[in-house]
Amino acid sequence: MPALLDLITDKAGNANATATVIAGLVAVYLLLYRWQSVKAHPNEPPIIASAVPFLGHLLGMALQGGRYVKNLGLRNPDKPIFTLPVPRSRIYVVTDPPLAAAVQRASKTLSFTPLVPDITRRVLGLDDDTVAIVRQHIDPDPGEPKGFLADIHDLVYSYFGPGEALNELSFDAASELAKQVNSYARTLQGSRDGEDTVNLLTWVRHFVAIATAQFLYGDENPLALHPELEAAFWDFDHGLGGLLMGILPSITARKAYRGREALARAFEEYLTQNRHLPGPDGRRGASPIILKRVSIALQHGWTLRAAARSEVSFLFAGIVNTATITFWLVLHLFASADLLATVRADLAACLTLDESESEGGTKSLTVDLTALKTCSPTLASLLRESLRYTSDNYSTRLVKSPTTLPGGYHLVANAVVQIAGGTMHADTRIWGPDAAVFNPLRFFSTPSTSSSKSSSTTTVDKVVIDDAEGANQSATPSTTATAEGRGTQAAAASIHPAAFRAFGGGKTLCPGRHFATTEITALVAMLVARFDISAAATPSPAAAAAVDDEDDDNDNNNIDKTKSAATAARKRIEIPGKEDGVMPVHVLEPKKDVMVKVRVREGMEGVVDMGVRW
Ligand code: HEM
Repeated sequence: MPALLDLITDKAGNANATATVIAGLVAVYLLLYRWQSVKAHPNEPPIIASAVPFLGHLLGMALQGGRYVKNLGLRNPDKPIFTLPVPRSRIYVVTDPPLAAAVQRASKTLSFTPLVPDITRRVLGLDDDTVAIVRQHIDPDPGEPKGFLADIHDLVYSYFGPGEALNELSFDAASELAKQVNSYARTLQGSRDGEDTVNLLTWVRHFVAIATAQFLYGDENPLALHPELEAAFWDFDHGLGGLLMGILPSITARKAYRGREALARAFEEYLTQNRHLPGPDGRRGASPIILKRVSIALQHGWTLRAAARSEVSFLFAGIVNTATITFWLVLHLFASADLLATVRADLAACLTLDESESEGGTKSLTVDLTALKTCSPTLASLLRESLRYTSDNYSTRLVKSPTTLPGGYHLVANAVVQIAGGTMHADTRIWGPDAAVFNPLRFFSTPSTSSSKSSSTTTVDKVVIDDAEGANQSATPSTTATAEGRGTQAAAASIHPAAFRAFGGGKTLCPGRHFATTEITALVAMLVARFDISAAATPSPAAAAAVDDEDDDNDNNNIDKTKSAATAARKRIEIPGKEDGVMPVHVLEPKKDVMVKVRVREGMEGVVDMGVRW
């Protein structure tokens, strides 16, 4: 009997202990939950608490990538700025264009530069001595001595500003792209069946990566000497988020780490062997901007080995966005017969097919880069809409000292501010009810000097996007460029300038944006002029149905007959959704591979040479 009593008492004791522990845990949880909601200043932006106090938002970002904060912003439309509590700091997320502009203006106290040393240490693997140099005079006021970052900033922004240097670099870039595309077209034409099946993203990327390495770093650039580095480059790109996290990167972001190290070794070899200098044999060295970048690094005391690592980041800036956005443009064009017909008709004004020098039927094709700037308002709109639709990037700033934004929002020192591009680009209050839809003509406007007639009279296909956020959404009549269809044009014209975030803004506004625009439109012009691209695989039932619907819709109008030729194959290229579950270090990639067949376009068979002119 006593044994039984002991047992009961023990059990009761255990139950009490368990209850006490649970009650204690609940109390601690409630305490932490409330504590995360305590403002660091009475006028701090509203706090969004997380179910997992302090860590929840970081976990959300780690697991869901850019989509996490983007969706938080979209779910809290009443908060133009909000606070995410994180351990020992806070992240302020700005989703309102006028507030974003105010953040950009407050560059004295809200600055990206103090974050750079740590970011570059993680991403590029810079050593301690180099990082210490980067920290010197990091954010100088006018009149103060300039550190490495300030000198590089001045160089890059002045070099990429309108002028002779930019024109030369744009010419070199477009010429290199023309060489790459021309060489591919000739090989394709010489192949047995004249057709190639490719992954569209990989195909476009290859042109951009090889050409960029060539025009920036010359004939003996690392990618030319070590072709396997192209794969290493994309490994680095795809694991950048892991490198940024910086938790044992050689293990947790192994492929990216190895890719970066391979690139860094190759750049080191390139610099130590003076391959960046022109050779006596006529070898082209690096472009002037690269020579200047390296010399600024050495002047500030960097080793050549560290300078080599820094070039990995410039190659990255030159390739990744340009390649990925060109992919989206080519995809949308070849997925829509009308869009393609319109743009091809527009581009005719920028292309010269020269048959006069032909021997045995050979021709040369020249792209006029000056005319390209204005000849296709449809292509210009498509580029801008592709940027809006696929850029979920954040412009990031450190709060160097307490700052009050318009509206009285008080930001405490050492917190981080992020302008959420993804939220703004999806905000229906900014872009209208069709913000979630890809509307190729959203930014359509006809410049008074435009040579384009066709754009103003063309009807554009429905855009079928296989997207999780709205599977197979169709951008129906509002995407047409007919009278009914330029509906969003006026709206787009009145958008707050800080709402378009694809190139960032303020002091960190992308310096390469003008250059990239020329490069992208030139490459698109070359690809649509030289090739026909069609779906490689059987279309899904949804895509086939869309073609059928489109044919029904068009029974009663006078669509350009080139369209029926394109749809005759009854295969439509499907447009996958964008992969927004990653850290948006550049324009988002597609969720699925897009396999296509490439052929040289009828009438372009005899082209043996392709070049550009200003
Ligand atoms: C479609 C093409 C491009 C897009 C969408 C793009 C976008 C961006 C974005 C979003 C930023 C960060 C802005 C911020 O934090 O506020 C940036 C910065 C930068 N971009 Fe681009 N970019 C493109 C092409 C290029 C090209 C071709 C180059 C150079 C060859 C380039 C060079 C740079 C540099 C050097 C920075 C850093 C600026 C700084 O010092 O803060 N970009 N770009």
